[in-house]
Amino acid sequence: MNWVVLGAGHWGVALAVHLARQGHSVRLWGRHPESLPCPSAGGDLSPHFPQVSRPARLTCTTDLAAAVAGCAGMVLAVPSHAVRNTLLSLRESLPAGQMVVLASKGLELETDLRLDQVLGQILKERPFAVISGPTFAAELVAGLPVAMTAASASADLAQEVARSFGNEQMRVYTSDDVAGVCLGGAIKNVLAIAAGISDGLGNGFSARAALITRGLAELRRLGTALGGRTETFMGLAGAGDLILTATSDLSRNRRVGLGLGRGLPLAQVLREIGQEAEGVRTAQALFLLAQREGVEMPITEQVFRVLYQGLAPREASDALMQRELRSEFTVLGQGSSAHGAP
Ligand SMILES: NC(=O)C1=CN([C@@H]2O[C@H](COP(=O)(O)OP(=O)(O)OC[C@H]3O[C@@H](n4cnc5c(N)ncnc54)[C@H](OP(=O)(O)O)[C@@H]3O)[C@@H](O)[C@H]2O)C=CC1
Ligand SMILES: O=C(CO)COP(=O)(O)O
Repeated sequence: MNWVVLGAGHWGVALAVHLARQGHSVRLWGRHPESLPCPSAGGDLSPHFPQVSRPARLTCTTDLAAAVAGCAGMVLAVPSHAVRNTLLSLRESLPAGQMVVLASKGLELETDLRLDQVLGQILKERPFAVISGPTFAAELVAGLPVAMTAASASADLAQEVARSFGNEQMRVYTSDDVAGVCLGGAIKNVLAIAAGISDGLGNGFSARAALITRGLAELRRLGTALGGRTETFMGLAGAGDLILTATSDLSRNRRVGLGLGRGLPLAQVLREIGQEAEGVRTAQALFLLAQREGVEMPITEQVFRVLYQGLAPREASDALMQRELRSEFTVLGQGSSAHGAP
């Protein structure tokens, strides 16, 4: 089968390589030739993964319309801020029947929309799928085992995506909870920043476990208010991805938090990471979204205040510890909010 992957960052390259290793013919599209791994003199995946050899079935192009022509499946792996414009510039040239699979994570900053909502606005009635879950690009490229979730309103499409991506290295589960899967992937990035801040401050393992658990509670609280399902937030695209990114230093979002917690300015931290850390933008959109929905998200709020209002990380940590005491879980009819105990 012919696939095109849009976005030549670490994730786009990793997914393109994964599909090519499965025997698919894959075109990788990126804006700039210098970020594409082909042609590279050494036949490797420079600049992102110079130590890994490039599969023969992987080709590269900077021509967007030519990239999608004749492909049975398309993967969108551009950063969240580029999803709308990339799709809009393709709308007229998308081949009929081409599978569309979203692999980016985040919220659209200008609208607070989930990325599946952005796709819905542009693709109208055309079905699409989302693939998400705890998987680092570097580990996928290294051939390590991973598990992900493919979600679509169309059960047939979810299964087709699971079959296309799934192999002995990648186990793909299917779901129909598109909103939940997108929210899990977006919100965990903000919570990974929080975990990084806590560790950067030297708060310790106990604090990190508490942050992950209470972070999951606020993910579920907003997620269910927006139509996602609790089991999705407890699954690979929620808890799974949150645990991964909140605990591993391979996570760019966690590293943003680590830098801030150690007292470095945000601009310096982002410059040193030099890659997308979606949680930084998402924190802003998420904070506004939670306010509009009337859902309390205390950890998200503190991350937003550190990133955008100059709050010191130690003060943010103290503010979370000094909140009013309350029941851990929602107890219906006992004074909890409609969306559960914050
Ligand atoms: N890395 C990972 O392990 C995973 C990442 N993701 C998600 O994948 C998405 C991409 O992340 P990732 O590839 O890791 O990020 P990277 O920082 O590795 O790369 C981002 C790429 O996006 C390109 N880009 C930037 N702006 C635009 C634009 N307007 N149009 C087209 N391309 C653009 C840049 O290329 P250039 O400027 O050269 O054009 C760059 O190559 C994010 O939403 C992330 O959350 C999801 C799961 C795992
Ligand atoms: O989403 C990811 C793994 O599932 C990658 O996380 P970071 O963007 O924080 O590196």
